[in-house]
Amino acid sequence: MTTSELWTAPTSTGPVTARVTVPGSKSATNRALLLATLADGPSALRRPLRSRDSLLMAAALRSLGVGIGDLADGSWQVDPPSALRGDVSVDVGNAGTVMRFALPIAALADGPVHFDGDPRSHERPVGALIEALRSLGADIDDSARPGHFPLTVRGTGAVPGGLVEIDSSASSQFVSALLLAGARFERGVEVRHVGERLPSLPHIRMTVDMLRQAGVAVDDTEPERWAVAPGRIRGRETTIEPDLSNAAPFLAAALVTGGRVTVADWPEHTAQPGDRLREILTLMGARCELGPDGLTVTGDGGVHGVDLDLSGESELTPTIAAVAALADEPSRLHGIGHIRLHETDRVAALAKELNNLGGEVIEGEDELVIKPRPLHGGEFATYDDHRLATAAAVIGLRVPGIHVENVGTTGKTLPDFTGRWTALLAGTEYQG
Ligand SMILES: O=C(O)C1=C[C@@H](OP(=O)(O)O)[C@@H](O)[C@H](O)C1
Ligand SMILES: C=C(OP(=O)(O)O)C(=O)O
Repeated sequence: MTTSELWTAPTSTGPVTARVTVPGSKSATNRALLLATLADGPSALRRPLRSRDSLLMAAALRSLGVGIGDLADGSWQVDPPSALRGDVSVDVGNAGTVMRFALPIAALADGPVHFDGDPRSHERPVGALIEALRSLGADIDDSARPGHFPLTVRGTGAVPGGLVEIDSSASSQFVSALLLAGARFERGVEVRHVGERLPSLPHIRMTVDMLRQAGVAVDDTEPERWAVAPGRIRGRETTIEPDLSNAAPFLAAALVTGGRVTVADWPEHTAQPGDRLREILTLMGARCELGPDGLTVTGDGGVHGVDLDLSGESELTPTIAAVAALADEPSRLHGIGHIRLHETDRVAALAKELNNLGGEVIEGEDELVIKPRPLHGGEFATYDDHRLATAAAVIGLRVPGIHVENVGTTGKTLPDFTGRWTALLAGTEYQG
């Protein structure tokens, strides 16, 4: 399918009943690749995500001299070089994790690293991170468009590190980027967030958890302040959890069709923001049971409206907005202003696309108010945003004739989404 072709989202003819295995977490895969790059020995990543965002991260790290080999079982074997190589170019695509997490690593390379990506990467914020890295001793040339991509990090092989204040209200990824590389800075790093709001806190917790698992000492005893001690990062074997945010549309299918969907291998304890789906889908009328089989969500056909602060779990907004548009009462999703800076302006895009189908969605600076209305078919634009495409698929379950533009954009974090969705509707297990 070319990007201009439309995919007609299948409408369910009855309750969807299926068992689903979702691929690995983008956020965990890209963190694990990065930590393995900075480690003192080889690492193995079991069940890594292989999608556009993680392949971009792997390609970036390979160009810096990291050995990333494919093992027969789909694992990645990562062999860090003795020194990261400069004089290279990195394509960040539209991957926030690559845009942000790879910058401090590049400062540790022994020469210039040029960064560029999709047109959207020129708009997504990175200025506060550039300033923070400069104050920690990195040399960055962003003269082409100050505070934005494209840019060049002039790696010198070392970063002095120390204390830095940063306004991370545009993206939690700024803080995570500094913490992930901080142990390899000469003095480590102490990061203090000084802005008004700090979105996506679970993702910062994921960063801290993964650093600790790799043997790094992190002090997070004070709110909005993290200190990473300088020291070794251990090479290790990691099994990547399934991507719980990408499980959202599949679980939503159970709720909106009055069916039953199990997502396998749901972790008992996790920092992934998608774990909040258990609470959210329950509020919206589902029964959620976590057991040895995974997470099972059962719907009874009814869908309730919700009033939710999604600042921590804003990745879930497109799916929740789609479910809310099919509910029996209005919903308000707030704390989501920063998702205007994601793959696209998600607040504006969701309002526009749902309204095009006959919906009544009112857009505020930091919120969406969704008043369910009878929806009709039509074209659903996705703006190169994987989560817009999967949200459209959820609407399509109940509304015939939803024609999704560039559904292939789902490959950013979820390979073969349409194959998986077709298997879901057929009630069969996806065979790949
Ligand atoms: O650290 C991460 O892996 C992520 C952090 C969040 O970014 P923001 O803080 O920019 O929302 C999230 O939305 C993104 O999908 C992944
Ligand atoms: C915001 C997202 O991605 P990124 O890592 O590009 O910021 C997302 O996946 O919802």
